[in-house]
Amino acid sequence: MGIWEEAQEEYNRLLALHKKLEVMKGRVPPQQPTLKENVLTELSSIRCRNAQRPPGSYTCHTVVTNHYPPCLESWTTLQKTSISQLRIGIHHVGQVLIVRLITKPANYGGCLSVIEDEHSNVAIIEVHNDHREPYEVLPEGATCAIKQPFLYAVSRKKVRVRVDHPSDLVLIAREPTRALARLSETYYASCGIEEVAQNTSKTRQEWLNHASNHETVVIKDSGAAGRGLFATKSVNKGDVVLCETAFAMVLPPSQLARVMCRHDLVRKRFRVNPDVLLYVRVMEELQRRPTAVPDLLQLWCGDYRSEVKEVLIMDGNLVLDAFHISRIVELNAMACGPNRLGEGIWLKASYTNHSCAPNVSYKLHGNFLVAYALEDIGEGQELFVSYVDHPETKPFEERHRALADEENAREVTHSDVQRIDDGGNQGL
Ligand SMILES: C[S@@+](CC[C@H](N)C(=O)[O-])C[C@H]1O[C@@H](n2cnc3c(N)ncnc32)[C@H](O)[C@@H]1O
Repeated sequence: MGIWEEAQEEYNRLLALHKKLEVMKGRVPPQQPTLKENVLTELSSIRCRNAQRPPGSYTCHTVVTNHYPPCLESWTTLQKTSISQLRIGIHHVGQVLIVRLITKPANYGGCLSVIEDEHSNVAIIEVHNDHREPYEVLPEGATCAIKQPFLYAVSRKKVRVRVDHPSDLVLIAREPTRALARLSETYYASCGIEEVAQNTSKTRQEWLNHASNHETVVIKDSGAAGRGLFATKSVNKGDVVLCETAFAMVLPPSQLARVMCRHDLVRKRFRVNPDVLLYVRVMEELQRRPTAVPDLLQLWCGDYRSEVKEVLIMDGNLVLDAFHISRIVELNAMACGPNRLGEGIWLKASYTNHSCAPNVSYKLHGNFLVAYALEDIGEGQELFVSYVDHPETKPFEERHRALADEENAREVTHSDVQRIDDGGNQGL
């Protein structure tokens, strides 16, 4: 079975299960996991399943059951609750769960471990959208605060505490296990130096290090199409209008390492590599470079309304609305790389609107995007690119179908295409 079919099958299964479990919302979990052994057995079976996967070709399925905002308050101001007080399918807004991570974490779509509260209640925790190594996300022995905890039913009998926004999990105190391991690595030089050296020497030419240049363009209101890119000075046919390095990009080789599926049961769609990997890269890049957060958050996100609009650090964590970022990636990603099997995000170029009679065309050199003028463009004129390949050779119906297939052009309506067909792009 191919990746796509596997994802489709899993999506259908998850959607049916989600519908069946909806009746459990608000209820007390059917069987409180009071015995540590019960919970630990489930986690170890996940570890076993992980170990059985052929190396380099495993599939991670992440399921999104609802969209909700990250907590914007400090955990110290929230009301303490316990695992036994949680109800299924509810975000316990204004509350916090203080727990200890009592086992080594496992990775299965999300990052999993076992938590124990001060009353010795135990549960499995599932953290999504944090793509660091599991031991960094859920270090064994650490005490953590889980803001607005959400108890999620994975079956009629099993529930898990789920975290979707990484900033909703705050590590309060860590046990020095990793520090000790590092000391031992230093002492015995056991950290696999050869492997480290091998990995770092594989320099990839795709990652070009050039400065972006967008002096010739400005973002302005474009009427019904929202914002668009406009020329700040006249350019001649063939001139470079904009060049820009990708904010984030994934290329085909990284798809081989793991297959990631994201099943969004709210938007009723699933996504498979490379879209999901690009989303992961964007989250990582934002964590690494918080100053880039405002630029990314301003990109087109359709009808998603987020309460996080700027760089916000809470309890030492960068607050990112994971659902917002995933929507931005969906709507602004561009195909790139060999056979267009990769995906990337270019912050400025993302503002270019679609036209079937484009005046600009993009060329990609690795992660470096260059936009060329296809005709003479006057100062103040809007720049348009075609979201469809070779629009001039395709009949109207086919172009419209291709546009509808492209998530980022979903809101380019039938009438927009019609207007362009009727007389150039002046109507936009
Ligand atoms: C990548 S964004 C382009 C920038 C966007 N206009 C903005 O305000 O940020 C793609 C979205 O722009 C809008 N768009 C692009 N081309 C359009 C067109 N020709 N007619 C109407 N809307 C268009 C659609 O909403 C589409 O989903």
